[in-house]
Amino acid sequence: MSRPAFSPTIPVDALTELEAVAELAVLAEQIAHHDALYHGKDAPEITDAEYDALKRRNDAIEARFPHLVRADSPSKRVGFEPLATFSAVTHAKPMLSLDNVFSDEDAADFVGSVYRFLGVLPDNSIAFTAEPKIDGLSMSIRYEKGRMVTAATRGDGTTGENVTANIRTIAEIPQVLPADAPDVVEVRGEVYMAKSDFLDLNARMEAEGKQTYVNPRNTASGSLRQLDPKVTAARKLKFFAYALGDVSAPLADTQSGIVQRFRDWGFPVNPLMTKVNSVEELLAHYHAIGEARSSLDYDIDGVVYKVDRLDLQERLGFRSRSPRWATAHKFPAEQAFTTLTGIDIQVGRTGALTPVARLEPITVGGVVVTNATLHNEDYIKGIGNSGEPIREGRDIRIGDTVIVQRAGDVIPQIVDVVLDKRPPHAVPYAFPTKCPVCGSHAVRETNEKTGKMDSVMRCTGGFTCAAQAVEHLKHFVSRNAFDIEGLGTKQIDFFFGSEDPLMQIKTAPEIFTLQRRQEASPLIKLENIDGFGKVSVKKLYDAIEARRDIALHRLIFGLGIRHVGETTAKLLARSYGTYEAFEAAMKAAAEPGSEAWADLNAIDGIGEVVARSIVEFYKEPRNLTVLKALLDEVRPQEAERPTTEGSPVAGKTVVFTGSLEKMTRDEAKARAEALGAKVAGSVSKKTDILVAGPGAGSKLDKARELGIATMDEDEWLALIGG
Ligand SMILES: NC(=O)c1ccc[n+]([C@@H]2O[C@H](COP(=O)([O-])OP(=O)(O)OC[C@H]3O[C@@H](n4cnc5c(N)ncnc54)[C@H](O)[C@@H]3O)[C@@H](O)[C@H]2O)c1
Ligand SMILES: [Zn+2]
Repeated sequence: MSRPAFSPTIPVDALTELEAVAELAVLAEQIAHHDALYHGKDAPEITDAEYDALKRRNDAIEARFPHLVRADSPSKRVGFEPLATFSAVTHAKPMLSLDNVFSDEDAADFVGSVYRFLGVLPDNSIAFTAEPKIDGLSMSIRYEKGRMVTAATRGDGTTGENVTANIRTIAEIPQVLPADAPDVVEVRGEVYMAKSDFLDLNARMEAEGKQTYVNPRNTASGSLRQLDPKVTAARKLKFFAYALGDVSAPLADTQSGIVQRFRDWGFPVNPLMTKVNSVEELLAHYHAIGEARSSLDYDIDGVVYKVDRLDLQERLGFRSRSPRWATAHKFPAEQAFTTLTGIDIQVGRTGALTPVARLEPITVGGVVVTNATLHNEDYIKGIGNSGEPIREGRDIRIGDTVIVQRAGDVIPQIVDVVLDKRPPHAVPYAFPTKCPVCGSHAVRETNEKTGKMDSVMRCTGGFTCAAQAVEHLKHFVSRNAFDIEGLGTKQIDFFFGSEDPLMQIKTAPEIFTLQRRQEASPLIKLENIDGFGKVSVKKLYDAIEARRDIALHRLIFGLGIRHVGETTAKLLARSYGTYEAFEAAMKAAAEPGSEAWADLNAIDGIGEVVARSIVEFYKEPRNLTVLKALLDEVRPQEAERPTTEGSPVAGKTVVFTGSLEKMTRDEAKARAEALGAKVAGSVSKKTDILVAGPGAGSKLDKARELGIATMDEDEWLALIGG
């Protein structure tokens, strides 16, 4: 099973900061993993709804804990880096993603946020376009002097893949533009495969005894990213134009005007695009498109709303990965009834016992679902984490008929139990009190912050628990830790399970002694084992060798210290610089009241529970033994010092006061933050700049008193470059 076992056990509102840090780390890793599969290989492992739910969970946690947003947060990234198979194209203007909403209420909020941001009363004066969200892949087609010169995929938003030869095979995309086209124009839109063409293709594949394709979107993407344009040509791809990239002269004042120009030039544009003014109209159109959905010959997964006027779009600007002037209103997830045939318990790296529902296979919205997360003991019992019954009388029993949903939360969820259909012999589920892997007893700890019992039952076996040890290794080699290519989940399971001392890997340092041990092995060598072979063994050794020099934060993260996610690891690396300094400090910090303990706690972003967890880790002799062996093998690098960007206000704390005339307060704040400044609400000694508009009062007085630089709006704009 390649799907990572992960379930948010706690509602976002109830998360502690530590849990949030840990979960954000897991989410970043998982989302990156799914991005690579989806965008890089056109072969996702999970459904889009599941993927969206992961992203939503990430966004919700980040919204609650803005200071925990990771540098590598999925909320800041678009897509995936382009494949090296194609030459790279740097987009003249970035190709971004879209923000998502999932309910009518949130769609209305989106409209409200536009008005608020612009400082306009919500009087229906702002027009929006509403158009189907085509489930294909986005494409930027550049024309110079009326001729198609390049066509590129979105890639990571900055750089895409050059697929010009393939795009030229799509008959409905013009090769030349009429004389009224500007010298440079990039027409952007979605390449897709019609449902009917997809079905035909699959019928042909089946007739030829070949493997059929999974869905039109992935097939379209795979068909386009072919080295041989003839293959693309045979697939009958189609296109809808809906956005403008780089352009040398304005085409129109509005989104709808731009699309009209595209239509005039002969591009296919979506007939269901419309212009609306009120939330009511917008939602009516959303529901109308939803009803038409199944009768359309192309897959759509929602409706995109865009502010129509380009001047307003410009004022609204962008977040790191999406425009503020648009959002995608996704269609809801689907539900289905099925039977719960069993409950498995998985044991994670930190010993957490996670129950997984085994289901009678059921198709939910086109995807077969066989298991679902059950979160934790309380969830199965039908009581909330905080102790209040949230589904009183709705405990989940083996044999129950349950309602499975593929969105709304992470991974397939059991959203309810059909009590009428409960078999008479069904008994309440008894959650194990022993680890199913090592037999150690399992406990629910008391949360130190809240004094409440933790929702997670944990195996107390620690090092002796094989499940924890193997998960530890998997963490150690994972993407954000040692990132050893060719040493994934499957291989770790193999090496961990090996009986041969010259082959087995039970602890991290043994990864680095594998080759030496193998070279000394007179008997069975790795290369003779099924699934390895000479070439891949050599590759594996090279990959391991390449990680002997390791970034300090990767090493610290890789140790798998509880509560130390990637962000914390980076903080620690940056604060201590070298591994020696870090280890010495952690050992010294074990002394109550020591300076080292105070220093550790003083690091911005590290709280007491994290600090204690690290110190405890360094108190454990078994950890020190493993660490010593590891440091005989690897050389942690000195950590990089934080880079100061070219921005004149990076790292500065800015306060705005009084009224601003050129922009709203939200706009000012967003721009300052985009340039790396911190925006604070009140003046203190830490304030670097006070931007004071007319009517500024006490804040201005205070800033003068403290000798803080003050400037007016124009001076501020001049400083940040207009
Ligand atoms: N199943 C997985 O493992 C997996 C992994 C990664 C991404 N995904 C899926 O891929 C998509 C996520 O990534 P995303 O960043 O492309 O975001 P997105 O699909 O939610 O939104 C942005 C994209 O929408 C497209 N789009 C379609 N019609 C449009 C229109 N009329 N106007 C503007 N844009 C339009 C554009 O290509 C644009 O890039 C989601 O649907 C997600 O579920 C799935
Ligand atoms: Zn155990």
